[in-house]
Amino acid sequence: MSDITILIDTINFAAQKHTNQRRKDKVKTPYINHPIGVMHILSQEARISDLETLQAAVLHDVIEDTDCTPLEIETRFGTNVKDIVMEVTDDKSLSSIERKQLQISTAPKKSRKAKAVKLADKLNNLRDLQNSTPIGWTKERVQEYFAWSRKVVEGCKGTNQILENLLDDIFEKQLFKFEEKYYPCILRD
Ligand SMILES: Nc1nc2c(ncn2[C@@H]2O[C@H](COP(=O)(O)OP(=O)(O)O)[C@@H](OP(=O)(O)OP(=O)(O)O)[C@H]2O)c(=O)[nH]1
Repeated sequence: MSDITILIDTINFAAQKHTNQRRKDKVKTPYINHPIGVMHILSQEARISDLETLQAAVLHDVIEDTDCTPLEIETRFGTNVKDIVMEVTDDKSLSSIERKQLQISTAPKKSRKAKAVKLADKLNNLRDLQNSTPIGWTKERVQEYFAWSRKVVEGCKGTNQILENLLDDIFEKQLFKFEEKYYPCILRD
């Protein structure tokens, strides 16, 4: 099978798995837009053409958020793709705080391919946050998400300069917006 045939099969698999899921935004965007968006960032912006990385990107939430098992991914797409997906999969049996702390502490130990997927994942989620606030999220929660993402991204650095620059720009702009709102006197002086 050619790379393009394999990638289309992987996208189709992810779309079937996420078929009933929606994002948390007001218009309830189909969830698959996110994994496809992550793969698109890696391909079009980070200029990554490695097949396993692109497959792992589009599959990165299937274990965490659907009935898909690691064995299913391994059988269908091989051990390497399964291993990358597992590296970027949170353990949903843990509390949200524990999962967030683990994302920060484990980021530097991840493989280069998993770090690339993580960077693109955070970039896609932060862009979504800039465009629309998920239902029920306060301004403080949005700010906390930016601060937490920045720590995860720090641990993934040294992987892809294009993605890291794009993320740094977002963090700088967000920090400026925050300071402008809460400390306008600092910016005036
Ligand atoms: N910005 C944004 N995020 C949304 C939206 N819908 C769903 N999400 C997901 O919500 C997660 C962030 O929400 P939190 O409350 O902080 O995390 P939690 O649900 O896992 O506890 C992100 O997952 P993550 O763990 O950070 O990454 P991942 O699961 O994609 O790997 C993101 O993928 C949306 O409309 N906008």
